[in-house]
Amino acid sequence: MIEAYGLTKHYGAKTAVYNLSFQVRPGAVTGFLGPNGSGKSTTMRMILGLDTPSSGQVTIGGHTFRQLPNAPRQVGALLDAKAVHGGRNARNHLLSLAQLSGIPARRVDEVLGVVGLQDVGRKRSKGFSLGMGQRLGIAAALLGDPQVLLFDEPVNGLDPEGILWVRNLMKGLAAEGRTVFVSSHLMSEMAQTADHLIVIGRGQLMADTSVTEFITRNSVGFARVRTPEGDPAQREKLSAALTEAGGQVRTEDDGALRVSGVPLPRISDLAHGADVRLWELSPHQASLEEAYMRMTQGAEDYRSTVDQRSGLQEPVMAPPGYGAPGYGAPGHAPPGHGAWGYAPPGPYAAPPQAGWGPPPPAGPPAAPPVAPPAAAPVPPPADPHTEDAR
Ligand SMILES: Nc1ncnc2c1ncn2[C@@H]1O[C@H](COP(=O)(O)OP(=O)(O)OP(=O)(O)O)[C@@H](O)[C@H]1O
Repeated sequence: MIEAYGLTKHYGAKTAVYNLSFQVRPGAVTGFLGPNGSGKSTTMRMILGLDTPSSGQVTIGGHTFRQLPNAPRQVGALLDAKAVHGGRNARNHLLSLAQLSGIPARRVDEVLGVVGLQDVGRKRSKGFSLGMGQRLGIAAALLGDPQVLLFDEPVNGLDPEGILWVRNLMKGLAAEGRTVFVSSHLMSEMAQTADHLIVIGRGQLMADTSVTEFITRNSVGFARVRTPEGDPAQREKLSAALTEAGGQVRTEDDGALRVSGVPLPRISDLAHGADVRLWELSPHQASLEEAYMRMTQGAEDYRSTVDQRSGLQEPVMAPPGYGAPGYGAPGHAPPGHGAWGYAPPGPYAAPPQAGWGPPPPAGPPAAPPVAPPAAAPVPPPADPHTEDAR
């Protein structure tokens, strides 16, 4: 189990991670999602003791990484697949890592086989493709047969077959009871791989939820409505009626209207009332990718001046009985989340943390983050082989 409490990291005036608290449990793949620059790698580096938190704490099995006895046997990580001595062959690279950690040499051939590099083990990694480099990095992470695994963007550069392989590998590792924490900025990939999601934006927690819950809650419904082609006046008339009825209306590239906030029968009635003929009236679900982009909208550092997402503003239509009254109504934003654009309410969303909220921290925050609990006791010297980081 990985546990973070009030984790915060400043680089000078830049706050990369702010007051982050979460748990990553064994027996599941936990996806770590966030836009570019949201603090995923910084968080992973702090978990691995490569960066020191400015405040807060993160532990693995109750110990900070530096307190872990024989850490390479307990925790494996792929952070930067390019961090390999290119002049060495793959096997020698792994052998040197194994020797440093007291791992038997035969394990090197085992992991080369697991990642499918057994035939190129004696080739220099300098000539490896991006995908082969990723596989070598994954082999290094698996070397100590650890119970806790961290992967930073493991599918970068992999072809579809490689992506499928990584997906199955992660699931297999979790099925063996290991703790698997995988960062990505691809919601679609995580939806297929992860059981649980931790979503961050600008270093702060935005959601901590199971994937099932995320899908259920974010299955945003909308209608596609088409009026006769060649008669834009009909479309404009209907668009005005739908807007007046409280709907959000957007014209799609093919000329159809995308309508949210108005149920299908009401759209039909409004069209009838406005004397507009319909060529199409169909229910749709927005993709998870769209839901994720809505959630992280406003919480990203880099955005093209030609932003494709101006049309993703529609609110979620709350399923019957769900959410606060009025949620889904035009202009409604959950309390405390307005300046972030969209963030869904409900049990799947991260509970507000002390210091949560706008503006995103540009420097050390005024409010002190949640104090971490007392440091975990340093374990007594033990046989590292019997230690279990779970
Ligand atoms: N060593 C550093 N010095 C200064 N700023 C840093 C340093 N490392 C990270 N940052 C900044 O902290 C923020 C978070 O970076 P981080 O690499 O953790 O994000 P990320 O979510 O992993 O991004 P990506 O998806 O692009 O890899 C960024 O604004 C980044 O520029």
